[in-house]
Amino acid sequence: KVTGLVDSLFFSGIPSFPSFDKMASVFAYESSEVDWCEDNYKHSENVEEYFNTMSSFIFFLISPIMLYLLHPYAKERNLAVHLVWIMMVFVGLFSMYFHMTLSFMGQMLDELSILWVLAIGYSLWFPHRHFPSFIKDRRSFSHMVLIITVISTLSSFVKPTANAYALNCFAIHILYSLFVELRSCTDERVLRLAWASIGLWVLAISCWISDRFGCSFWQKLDFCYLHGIWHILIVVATAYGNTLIAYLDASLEIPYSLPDLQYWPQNKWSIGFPYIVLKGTTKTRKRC
Ligand SMILES: CCCCCCCC/C=C\CCCCCCCC(=O)N[C@@H](CO)[C@H](O)/C=C/CCCCCCCCCCCCC
Ligand SMILES: [Ca+2]
Ligand SMILES: [Zn+2]
Repeated sequence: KVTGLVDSLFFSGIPSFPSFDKMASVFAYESSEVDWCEDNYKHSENVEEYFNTMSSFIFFLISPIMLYLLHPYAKERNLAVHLVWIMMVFVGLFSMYFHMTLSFMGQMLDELSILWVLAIGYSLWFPHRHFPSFIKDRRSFSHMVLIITVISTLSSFVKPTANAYALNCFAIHILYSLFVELRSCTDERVLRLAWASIGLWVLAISCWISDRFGCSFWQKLDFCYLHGIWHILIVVATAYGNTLIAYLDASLEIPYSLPDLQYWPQNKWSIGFPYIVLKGTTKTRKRC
């Protein structure tokens, strides 16, 4: 009764603000419009999609490995390179939270963290010669990317179900840019890494699409784990693609450091994670 009186005295006629309940509901389980193929609450009463949640753990395993392997290149070129794999830890964290709750907040954090990783990647590595004509240098380019990313962050709330498709379009653009860069490349090792990265991405995106659109088929086979497999493949594809992009950048921007591609833990058979070793300090330019 008292609340009713206070309400009618102070708030009558005032447009209502989102209530605490409404604000809290964005954290509620299943408040996202997105629900992946894996059965909800199958393995735990607190976790919506158990395998999708657990497979996001791969981000915590691969990020420190990549931070370690890219360190010599980052030290020589720009320590901001490390931001990519530091942010990937957050992508993993938000992905876990999203699949654990299927909440709207989880979905937005998952997607927006990917958007910001892409923004950092573009600021660092987008080839200088493809900058728009009104952009003078990388600093102004990074400012432009920052403005576009802030606008995209705000517009991502307009139609949240479209966000994931928009993000996947960036992968297409990265592949196209790589194709343009590698057209004149003849180095066997670089081309092999490019094909491995593209192959992993094709496998990853096939799993993502199949989970999204072919769920009834996979349910009949009782195999609803494709989104979890996508998590694993896309992190490995990103590790491969990132090393390839960083190697092309090093060959162009710090050629005197004689960058070379190697694999950890088994370099002889090119098995494991690719990384860059800097073999020298003489000012000689390599082909790609
Ligand atoms: C010239 C630019 C260079 C940029 C290089 C850096 C690229 C790293 C970019 C992104 C990291 C990808 C992280 C994927 C996280 C997946 C989390 C997830 O599964 N989210 C789903 C919901 O759970 C959501 O539906 C997925 C949305 C689609 C994400 C699309 C990401 C684009 C990936 C780009 C990968 C490039 C691989 C390049 C291979 C040559
Ligand atoms: Ca589900
Ligand atoms: Zn996911």
